[in-house]
Amino acid sequence: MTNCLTALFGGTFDPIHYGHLLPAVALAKEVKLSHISLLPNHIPPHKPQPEASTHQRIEMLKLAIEDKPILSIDLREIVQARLDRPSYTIETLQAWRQENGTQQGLAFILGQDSLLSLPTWNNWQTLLKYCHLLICRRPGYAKTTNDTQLKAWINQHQTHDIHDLHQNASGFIYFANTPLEDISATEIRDRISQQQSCESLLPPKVWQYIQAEHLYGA
Ligand SMILES: Nc1ncnc2c1ncn2[C@@H]1O[C@H](COP(=O)(O)OP(=O)(O)OP(=O)(O)O)[C@@H](O)[C@H]1O
Ligand SMILES: O=C(O)c1ccc[n+]([C@@H]2O[C@H](COP(=O)([O-])O)[C@@H](O)[C@H]2O)c1
Repeated sequence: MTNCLTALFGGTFDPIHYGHLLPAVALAKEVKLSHISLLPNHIPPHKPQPEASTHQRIEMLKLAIEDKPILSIDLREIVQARLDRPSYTIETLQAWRQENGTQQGLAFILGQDSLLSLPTWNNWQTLLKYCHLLICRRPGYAKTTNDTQLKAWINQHQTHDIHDLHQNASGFIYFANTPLEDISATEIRDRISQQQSCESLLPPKVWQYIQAEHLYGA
């Protein structure tokens, strides 16, 4: 039995936007999470290198969470980074367990698009040994998959009952009923490079920071 359930929300956050923040805050309420740590990666495993520097991505995270006490930032993938190597989630989870032991509840938050890409992740079928997976809805991405291996794995581990998440330290997949936010960092970077406003897509202080730093062609 775990006494509190905490979550890591991994991402490139180039930049952080309401598509991350609004589902995360709603998820914390729905699942009764005690805390969510945003986990910026160093080198994204499956993406080009971010346009903003690591320092700038972290500064934007700090500005974005200022008024959200349920959120904090976990810099372990940045601090423990080896310069030439991507941040693999399985290694991060193993490091977290070494630090916090096996009894404490831990969840890893993913958007629906990331869930569908899971079979390409390093050692993906072992992830549930270390955490639960909480899946946020994302416009344009179906809940179902044609990947038979992924489908079977989801069926085997899925729960609809949040008590399973609280009574076990790891091992379950939960599809949350989080709000649909049709926002992506790619769209934000594209819009800014075309001198279009993104004011409604991210927190005002992040928007001001992007302009002050002339990020993404602003
Ligand atoms: N609008 C959204 N709704 C739900 N989940 C999201 C949304 N945007 C991002 N996520 C999830 O947040 C995590 C981190 O995403 P990331 O930082 O790569 O943002 P992104 O908007 O997907 O970026 P990009 O457009 O550059 O691919 C991933 O698990 C992703 O699925
Ligand atoms: O471990 C992997 O192989 C792996 C592959 C792709 C993505 N991830 C992680 O998934 C999270 C979301 O990734 P991204 O690329 O959508 O920002 C982030 O924490 C990444 O480090 C992890």
